[in-house]
Amino acid sequence: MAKLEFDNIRHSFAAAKMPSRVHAVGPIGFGVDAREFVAVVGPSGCGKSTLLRLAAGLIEPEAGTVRFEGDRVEGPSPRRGMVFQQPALFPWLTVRKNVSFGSRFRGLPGSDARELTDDLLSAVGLDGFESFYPNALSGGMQQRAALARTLAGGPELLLLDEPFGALDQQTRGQMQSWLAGLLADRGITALLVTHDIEEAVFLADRVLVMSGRPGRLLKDIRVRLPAARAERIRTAPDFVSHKAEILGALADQARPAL
Ligand SMILES: Nc1ncnc2c1ncn2[C@@H]1O[C@H](COP(=O)(O)OP(=O)(O)OP(=O)(O)O)[C@@H](O)[C@H]1O
Repeated sequence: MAKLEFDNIRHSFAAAKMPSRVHAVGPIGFGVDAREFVAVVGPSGCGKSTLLRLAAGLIEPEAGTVRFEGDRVEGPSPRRGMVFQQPALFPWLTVRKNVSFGSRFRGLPGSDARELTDDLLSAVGLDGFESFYPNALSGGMQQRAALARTLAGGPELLLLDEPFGALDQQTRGQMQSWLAGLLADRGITALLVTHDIEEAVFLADRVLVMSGRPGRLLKDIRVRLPAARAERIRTAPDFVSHKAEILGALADQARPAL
């Protein structure tokens, strides 16, 4: 059984000043196995974020079923944590308080909650910055704080919506390496939406390529690279050929039919 399963999903939205609903995504179906890292790429507006919001339980599918560990997803849960492109931190709380806020659903006694917060701050490399407010942190540090806050909820699945999209290329590369290690250490399953093909290949075990809206699954590509990926893998021939395969699939579907 897949950890997360999209079973014949279709979703549309009511849109202002439009006579009919906007068919955003589907029908689409795929599974994400436990501990697997799956990346989703596709043209702008094809419904990638919609898939994440469905998995997070923020919206309900119009048709089909999203299942987490075999149970229908019926609302948000800290077991399915979401991270957005813009770090969603509370500006009026320190880094420590932001992160400990994430653990509030766990019902931990005070000392255990403090220990968990310390562990996470250290795991994301923010020890020494506990008493800083978000606006005194760099973009990469803010994103790490936001990840720590989501991890504090104890997620088994991380839903990542362009988490590094707002960062410069060098910081993004560092964050990718750091995230890959962190999730592997903690055995967390991940579903990532990204426009960055290289990021998808670097991080994922599988890359799903979607069609234009309404997004459907065009390709499900298994990344045949070692599980532990060092920076130098980005120039390896297999890495480059995976990038080319994904770019080719995206270009094919963008070409108008003659
Ligand atoms: N709340 C909403 N109300 C109305 N339409 C919506 C809503 N959310 C998304 N849509 C529409 O659904 C379609 C898919 O949106 P979605 O954000 O899932 O795409 P995406 O692939 O993540 O796009 P991008 O890559 O540009 O971020 C788009 O046409 C969008 O305008």
